[in-house]
Amino acid sequence: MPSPIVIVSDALPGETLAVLKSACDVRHLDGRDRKALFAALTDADALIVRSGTRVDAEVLDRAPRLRVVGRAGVGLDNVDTITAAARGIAVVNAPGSNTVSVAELTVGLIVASARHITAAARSLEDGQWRRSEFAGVELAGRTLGIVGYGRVGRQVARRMAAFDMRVLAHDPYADIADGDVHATGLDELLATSDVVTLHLPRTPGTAGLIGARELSLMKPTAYLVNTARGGIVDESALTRALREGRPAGAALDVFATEPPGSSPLLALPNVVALPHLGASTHDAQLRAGREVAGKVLAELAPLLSPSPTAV
Ligand SMILES: NC(=O)c1ccc[n+]([C@@H]2O[C@H](COP(=O)([O-])OP(=O)(O)OC[C@H]3O[C@@H](n4cnc5c(N)ncnc54)[C@H](O)[C@@H]3O)[C@@H](O)[C@H]2O)c1
Ligand SMILES: O=C(O)CC[C@@H](O)C(=O)O
Repeated sequence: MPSPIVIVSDALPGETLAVLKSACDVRHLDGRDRKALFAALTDADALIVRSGTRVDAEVLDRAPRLRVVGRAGVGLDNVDTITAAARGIAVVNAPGSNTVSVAELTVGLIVASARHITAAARSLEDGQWRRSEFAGVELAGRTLGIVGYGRVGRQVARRMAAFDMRVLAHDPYADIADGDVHATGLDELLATSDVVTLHLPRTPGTAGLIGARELSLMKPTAYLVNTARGGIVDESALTRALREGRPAGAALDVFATEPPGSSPLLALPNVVALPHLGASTHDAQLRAGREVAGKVLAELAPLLSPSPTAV
């Protein structure tokens, strides 16, 4: 029996690739190269992606044999799950694999915002010693507003409560009866928080959730942190709001289009911007790779030769 063909179109850990290669014909390419992706999919049985590959209906159209799309991570906003389901293609991901990594990066961005760490470091690298301009604020006693109280939101709450922040959360679908975390409406959370952090998926219902009106509710001294998804925040509205200094700053790990090219947000002095690093730890990548490889191999089981130990 020929080995099933697995297309890997984003970076995966060596350990994951070795597991896949032990049973499958693994082919690599860059999923941003649509032409190469289309060509490779004509005889593919599985496709494994991270966030860099858009798996839309056009991609699925080119893959007549595809049984499974594996997403080595959490968010499925880059996969057309409705078309996949209609065509009987399984979609598997690794929920929880990177929760701690994203929560820890979020803590870092909250602290970096409150203490102007990146702007101050940049200024010293430029040979300047501008201590008074970079006076920050303490987090203790201030209010954190968490929008989306799922896996990451809960881990951020725990960590920031240890900084003695008062924690509010807004999530229409989650039970927020959780220790000292107080459930609020979105408007109240935006108006009362000193730091607002987003931890919800990007869906048609959440795209543009934080727009000009919502930003105008925030305190002029507040910071917005987004390690969830670009597009949940209206970037044009955010650019205008940050230029006017309300909110005071933003820390962004994600963008509506990635890479964000010449987005004006990148040029603003009150923006800390990262290239979508939330899940980029060795620990999270290993967990995501293991989980997704296991799930993809399970979907391919009917095509796999029995292993010598199994017969
Ligand atoms: N930066 C990164 O590298 C990175 C890594 C992992 C996940 N993420 C993003 O973070 C998001 C959250 O991850 P998670 O593992 O916590 O997901 P999760 O599914 O555990 O939690 C998401 C929460 O958002 C809530 N939600 C949905 N719509 C909402 C709305 N309109 N308002 C408020 N809350 C709403 C859900 O009820 C759920 O509780 C993912 O969807 C993904 O897009 C980013
Ligand atoms: O592919 C990545 O590293 C990003 C993954 C992350 O955004 C996720 O949703 O799990």
